[in-house]
Amino acid sequence: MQPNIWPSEVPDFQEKSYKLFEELDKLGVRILRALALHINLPETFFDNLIDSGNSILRPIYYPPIQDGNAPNVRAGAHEDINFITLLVGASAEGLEVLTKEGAWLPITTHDDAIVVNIGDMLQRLTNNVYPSTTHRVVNPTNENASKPRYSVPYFLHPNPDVLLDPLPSCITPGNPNHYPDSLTSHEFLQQRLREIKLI
Ligand SMILES: O=C(O)CCC(=O)C(=O)O
Ligand SMILES: [Fe+2]
Repeated sequence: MQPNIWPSEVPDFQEKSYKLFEELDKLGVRILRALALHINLPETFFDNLIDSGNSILRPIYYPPIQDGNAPNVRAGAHEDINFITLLVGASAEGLEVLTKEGAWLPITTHDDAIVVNIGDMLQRLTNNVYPSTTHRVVNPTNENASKPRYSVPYFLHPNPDVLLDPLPSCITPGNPNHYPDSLTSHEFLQQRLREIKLI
C-alpha cells in the first residue's frame, strides 16, 4: 500500500484524520458485533478478524462538473470489496443505493448520521445472508452540480489471512454454499483489484 500523503497546508490534518480513523474503527467493531448477534454468532465473533489495522480511511475529491454534457454519474454502480463501509456525511448529496425493488434511493445524511454499507467480503463470509449494498454517486441536479464534492469513506477490512469461506451456520438447504472456492481476504482483494485494473 502507498504511504499516506499529509497535506502541510492544514495544520491538524494528520492528528484529526488519525482520530477519525480510530473512532470509525471502534464504531465498526460495535456494528460488526450487532451484525454477529443478528445471525446468531457470538457477539465478539468478528473482533479478532479485524484487529490488524488493514482498514482504509480514504478522502475522495470529485471535481466540479462544469460541462453540461458530462455524464450524470460520478461513481458508477458498484459494491465495495471490504466487510463494511462507514460513510460520514459528504459535502454534497449524490450517494444512491439500489433497493431490493431495483430503484435508486438517494441517501442524504445530516449532522452526525453515518451510512453503513455491507461489502462483498462480508457477503461472501455470510453466504449472501448479508448481501453487499450496490451503490453509486450521481451528480446533483441543483446548484451543487457545479461544486466539487468531498467524501471520506471508511473501508473496514478483515485481516489478510481471514478465510472468506461461507460460515457453516450461514449454509442451509434453502441457501446452499454459493462460494465453494476457498479464498483468503488477501487473495480476494488481489483478485478484485486485478479485475478493476488497480494492480
Ligand atoms: O463518495 C461517496 O459518497 C461514496 C464513495 C464510494 O462508494 C466508494 O469510494 O466506494
Ligand atoms: Fe463504494
